[in-house]
Amino acid sequence: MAHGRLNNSNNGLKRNFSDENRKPDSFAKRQKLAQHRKSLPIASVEKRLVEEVRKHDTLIIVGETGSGKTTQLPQFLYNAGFCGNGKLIGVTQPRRVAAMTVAKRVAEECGVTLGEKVGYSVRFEDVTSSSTRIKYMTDGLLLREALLDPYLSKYSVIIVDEAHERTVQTDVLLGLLKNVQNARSKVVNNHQDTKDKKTNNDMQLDKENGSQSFSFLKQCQGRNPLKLIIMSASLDARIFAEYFGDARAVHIQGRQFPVDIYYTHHNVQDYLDASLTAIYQIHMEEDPGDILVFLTGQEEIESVQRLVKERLKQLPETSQKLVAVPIFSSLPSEQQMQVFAPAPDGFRKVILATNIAETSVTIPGIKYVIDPGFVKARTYDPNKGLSSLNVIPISKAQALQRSGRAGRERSGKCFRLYPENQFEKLEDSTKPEIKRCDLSSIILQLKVLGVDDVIGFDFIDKPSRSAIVKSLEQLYVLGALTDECKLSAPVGRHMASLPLDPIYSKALILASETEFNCLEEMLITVAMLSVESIFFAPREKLNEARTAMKCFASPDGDHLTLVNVYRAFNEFSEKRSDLSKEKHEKSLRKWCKDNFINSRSLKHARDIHSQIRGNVEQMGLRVASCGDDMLPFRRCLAASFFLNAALKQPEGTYRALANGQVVRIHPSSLLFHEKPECIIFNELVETNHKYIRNTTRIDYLWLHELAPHFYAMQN
Ligand SMILES: Nc1ncnc2c1ncn2[C@@H]1O[C@H](COP(=O)(O)OP(=O)(O)OP(=O)(O)O)[C@@H](O)[C@H]1O
Repeated sequence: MAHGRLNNSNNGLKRNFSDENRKPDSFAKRQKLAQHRKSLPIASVEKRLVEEVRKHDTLIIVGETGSGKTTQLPQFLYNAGFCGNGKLIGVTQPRRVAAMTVAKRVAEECGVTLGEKVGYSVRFEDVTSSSTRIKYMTDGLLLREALLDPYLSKYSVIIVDEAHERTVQTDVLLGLLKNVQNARSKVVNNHQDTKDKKTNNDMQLDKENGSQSFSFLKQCQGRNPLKLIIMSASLDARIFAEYFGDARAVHIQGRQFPVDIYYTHHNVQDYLDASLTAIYQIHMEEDPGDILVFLTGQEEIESVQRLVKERLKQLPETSQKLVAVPIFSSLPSEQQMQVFAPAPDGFRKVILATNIAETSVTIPGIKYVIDPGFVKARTYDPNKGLSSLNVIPISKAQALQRSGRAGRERSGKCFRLYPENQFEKLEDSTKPEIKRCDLSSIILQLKVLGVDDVIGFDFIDKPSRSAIVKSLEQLYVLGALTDECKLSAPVGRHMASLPLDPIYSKALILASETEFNCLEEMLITVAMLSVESIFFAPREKLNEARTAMKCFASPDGDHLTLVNVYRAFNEFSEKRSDLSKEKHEKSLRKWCKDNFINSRSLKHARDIHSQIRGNVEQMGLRVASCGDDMLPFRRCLAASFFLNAALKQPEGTYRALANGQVVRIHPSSLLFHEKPECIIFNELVETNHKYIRNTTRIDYLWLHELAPHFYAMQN
């Protein structure tokens, strides 16, 4: 194997409780779990940690991956009495898969049914009950809870786990928690004063840090200060300590099992190819144990999955076989959970994952990690007003987290597919998402939370003023904000309540208007645009794939084509509805395969469709179709995506009208050859050129007619 051994990291909607959630509990299993808990590095500092939490309202905990932070600390605090008076300990995770699997593990360790003392709550799935005291959840979910309960009064402790990820949700949550903490301490202090003065008045708390309008007229009885704990294996404690007024930081030493780190001698040309080689070398040369490979997205994962299968045929007969299991965020939850199941007898499991498996999770059986060192990240350029999805190198913190997925049950090995000097050049930590994302969605969320002065909001890392202003402008031209920069009603409120980018939420609202009357088509479009790659075209079958695509192609472009695919699939599915469930599903998969359509993506789009259809119906919007005449639908696309319109240049490139950027139609787009005069698009991808994807032909004059407020400003 082309790796040199260099160092060793040893230094350093209510769901019913289903049967799978029932108590484990043979006595032997309980004993084994208890023993395991005692052996974790964090176990030896339990008392000290509890004391630190008692003494300090905010605590930062840095401890190595696998030291026991996520699973053990909430149990220590529960046992120490932090859940008195029915209060809860809330633990936030950046991702739902972590919240779900960690809760399951902690319930097992406590010997309880998941959903009783220990539960989890993620979007669309709430496995908690009135007896839940330790609640794992996504950071986004806690933000939503803050809408209903601004003091988060049912929590005595909130643990923000994996804070190093610095997702935009985590950053906003930290700002909010800081305010809640101040507000609750104030209530407690004021309550004391009030009691001293023997008055019994309600009181009003206004403006925390001059930024957030907490105007609650509430009775202060029964509130305690909020304990806040921020945790990670790889965070720069100083930044968080400073933000929380010189907060206390503690470090937990040691990990349970060593992980040896290996680097390549040279840069690899093609990291997918190098990953495949590494998989097979481990399989042929190394001891038993499953393999976890970090890739950047669904497309890469699916192509490596196919190649693993193909190459398997070329291998000599070995005693063990190999099975590849994918995990990425748009995979349905049940399929994601398959990576946690043991490999079938006689098989070695290779998990092909995005960074969804990078933090917090323990995947049983993993002994080897392959880390090509890349991640797909969305970046936003506020000056150009365009966001793009790019594959970029990971940070050192991410590399550490990835290697930390091994060494959790026994010693492990991590193969980094880059030289050590390349590792040294990586950024220490990941650039906070809030510094590189389109802020319009989060600004809408803050507005709903009552934060009107977004520029003055106390962010841990402030986004640039120009990025905030640009997003405010964008929300204003979309009609979500009033002239006074307040959330408009009903449009802004409706937009904020949909779990979509504001531009897509607005498209749905517009499509319901009588002028367009095409909400049915727009729901399909938005659902199909929300998933990765509906079409797949393997290199060796490119021509066949192109011919298949022609059956659905619309001369007007990609959006209408996506609608055609969705409808053709539904029609086929209905025709076969008399088949048994199993046969029905098999025939649908075959239909997808024959038509070069990614069945997983289409299934995901159908799930999103039914969810957002439910949302818009609840809002009272009329779901109707424009019928065979697609002109109103194209006009509605122009009215919705006028910010992403582009005009053809003499040399065949396009000029984006909102910012003057020169862009090209992506070869995968139906309009690549035809190049109409004026188009709208939905995505910008930057490779050797700036490419736009998902394009539809429109009439330039519609822009002035349908978005005069914007195009008048431009002229
Ligand atoms: N679902 C699980 N199945 C088996 N073992 C588990 C599971 N979850 C946790 N463990 C065990 O408990 C240990 C501690 O896990 P925990 O998630 O608490 O560590 P951590 O310090 O939070 O790690 P990280 O920083 O990587 O999130 C793991 O190393 C593993 O041995």
